Amino acid sequence: MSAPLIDKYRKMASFDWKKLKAVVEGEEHVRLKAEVVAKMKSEPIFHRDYRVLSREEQREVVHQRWKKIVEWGLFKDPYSDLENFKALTETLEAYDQGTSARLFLHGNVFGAAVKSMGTERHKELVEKIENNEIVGAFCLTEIGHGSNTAEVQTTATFDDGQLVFNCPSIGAIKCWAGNLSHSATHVVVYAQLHVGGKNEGLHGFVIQVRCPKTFQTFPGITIGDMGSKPGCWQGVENGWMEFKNHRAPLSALLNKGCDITPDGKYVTSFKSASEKQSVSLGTLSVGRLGIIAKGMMACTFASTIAIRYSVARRQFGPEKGAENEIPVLEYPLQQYRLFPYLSAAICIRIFQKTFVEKFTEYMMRVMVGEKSEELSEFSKEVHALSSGAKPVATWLGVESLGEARKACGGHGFLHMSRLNTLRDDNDPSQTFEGENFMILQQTSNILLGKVASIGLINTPMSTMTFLNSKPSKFSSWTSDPVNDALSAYRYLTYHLLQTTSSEANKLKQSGKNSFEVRNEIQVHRAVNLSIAYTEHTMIDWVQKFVEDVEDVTLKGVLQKVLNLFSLFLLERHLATLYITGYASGGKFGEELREKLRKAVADVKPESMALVDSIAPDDFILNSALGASDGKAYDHIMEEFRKYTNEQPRWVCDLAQFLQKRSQSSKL
Ligand SMILES: Cc1cc2nc3c(=O)[nH]c(=O)nc-3n(C[C@H](O)[C@H](O)[C@H](O)COP(=O)(O)OP(=O)(O)OC[C@H]3O[C@@H](n4cnc5c(N)ncnc54)[C@H](O)[C@@H]3O)c2cc1C
Repeated sequence: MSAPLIDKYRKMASFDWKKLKAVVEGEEHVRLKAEVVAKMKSEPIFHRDYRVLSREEQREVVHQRWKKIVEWGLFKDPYSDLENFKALTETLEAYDQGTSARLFLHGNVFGAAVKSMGTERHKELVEKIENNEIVGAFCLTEIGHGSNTAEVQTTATFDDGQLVFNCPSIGAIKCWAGNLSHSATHVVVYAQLHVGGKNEGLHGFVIQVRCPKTFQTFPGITIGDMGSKPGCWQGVENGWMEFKNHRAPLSALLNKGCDITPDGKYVTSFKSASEKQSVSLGTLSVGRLGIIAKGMMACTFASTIAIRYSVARRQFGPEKGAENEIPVLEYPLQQYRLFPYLSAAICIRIFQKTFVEKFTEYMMRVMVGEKSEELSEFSKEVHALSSGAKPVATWLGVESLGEARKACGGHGFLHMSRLNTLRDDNDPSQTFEGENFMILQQTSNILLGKVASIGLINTPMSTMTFLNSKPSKFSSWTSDPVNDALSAYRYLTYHLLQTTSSEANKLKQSGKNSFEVRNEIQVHRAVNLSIAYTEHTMIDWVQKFVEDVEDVTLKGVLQKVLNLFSLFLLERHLATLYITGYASGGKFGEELREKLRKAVADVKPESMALVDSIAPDDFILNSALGASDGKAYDHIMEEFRKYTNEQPRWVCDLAQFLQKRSQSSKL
């Protein structure tokens, strides 16, 4: 019944979805992803159903899948083969974030830390990492310290030509490290380095923690598991680790820019702790760029599953009778709840792709050893934008999955819809690699640092240059809602920068110290400033991408998508726009909402083809509600039927109990 209907919706579109996919993702990327999917389909270990696995089962399949990917040689260094890396990353992330975490924590977090902070003496280890001869984990977080990394309490003390590791309190015990509970043979661990009685500050070390044959831990190291977690994270071995006088060789210190001489002298080429930190700023952005894609993927799953299901699901109609019931996608309210996330899936993808290109250019310059003021400005801008875009994208992603689940009614709650599981899978993206509210402070700090140079701001990616001129207030809407939204965002960002900065000055003058000032300007000020700056850049970069699309039909569709994305995001700032004086009276707000409703309606005929252009292969999607054939009821029933004949043992007990009750009844 529903299959022809989905095709009817597909035919409403004005464009060919395959052509759009090639333009947005790039033909090579689409081809490489299809190759990875085909390989996975051919291997039984990647086949799955909707059954909830126990923690141990989940970890075992993750291990077996990881082994296959390693054996296939699919996992490569992003700098040696970026296109393959992107295709594998996206496919695995969409398939199961638990499996991808297994690979990326070793190669891209642990491995990248050894490569970026280590030197020649770690070369042999790097080869072992690349050859997957060892398994790595990344241990920064402690029970008592997460965001405030500078204050982690684990110590590494120079003693008799060796380093001695200790956790001086419960709060200093390492935790959350993925791959650690059972698999890791090596870890990168962060500790306060003490040499000759002096604390030289936080440093990174690489140490072996287990024998790769017996998997027994080495003396002075206790490792355990963190227990149950929701979603795919059940399959990730997040562990804890306690040091008690564990001795490691001096070579454990990741010694780029610093070292300890064999006779116990600390030497460094860094002039200050902040210089040391600024070297690692760019590296920190790598993880954030990847997590922006998690937000995009969450929006992709949410809109694909809920929009396809909304065509299969028919409720109510203008006249009585089940045959007159209409697909729930026909309801403007349903469209209003779902289409913005469809637009977000496409726009965040375009934004993230553009950002990766610019970031790669930046990293190439770092890698050839360039040292210039412009490059350090580039580093700051990359850091500001990645620290803003990670929260914006991941909040949208988790929000989209919640909305999609509700928009699918009761069936959306079923495990086979995958929406709740995906929400659990994506939930921690709001916390790791910088808790969202915490890293927004990085963005606002950098923006606030620009106030003194307004008029002369010239950043390499040009994301802040608009702050040089005072933007004008709203006068009237034009025929281009994206330009109108960008004007409003420029006003909003400029004014939030001014008000946040003047509030900071007032607080300073009233005698508050810089710590108090930074905290007191966050609510309604610095947080909103970071979000407005980031969303302005996202819309601006997608607009530039759309301008460059040559095919007129595809350009038209993308314009509709961007109109909706811009107005959807802007509407969330309506109150602040009025408060900051951008507009007065009801006209601006009324018209913004009217334009938003129109943008939603404009996307409606294109929506099913847009979904096809972003949807992962059914094998990856794995949702009874969201399959591409539109036969949601058939898939739901296929799954239901699996549970008809199983009679659990306790049913006998129930029968006996009921019998006993009836025997004792007075009736
Ligand atoms: C699934 C998962 C996997 C992880 N994997 C790893 C891993 O492999 N290796 C690793 O080292 N770590 C890992 N982590 C840990 C992660 O990096 C930390 O959870 C993260 O850095 C946040 O630290 P925290 O949990 O200690 O939160 P805290 O820093 O304690 O923050 C808690 C809350 O306090 C508030 N807060 C704190 N400071 C401020 C402030 N200045 N202003 C306003 N509000 C504030 C915020 O609301 C914040 O959310 C993982 C975490 C998860 C959930």
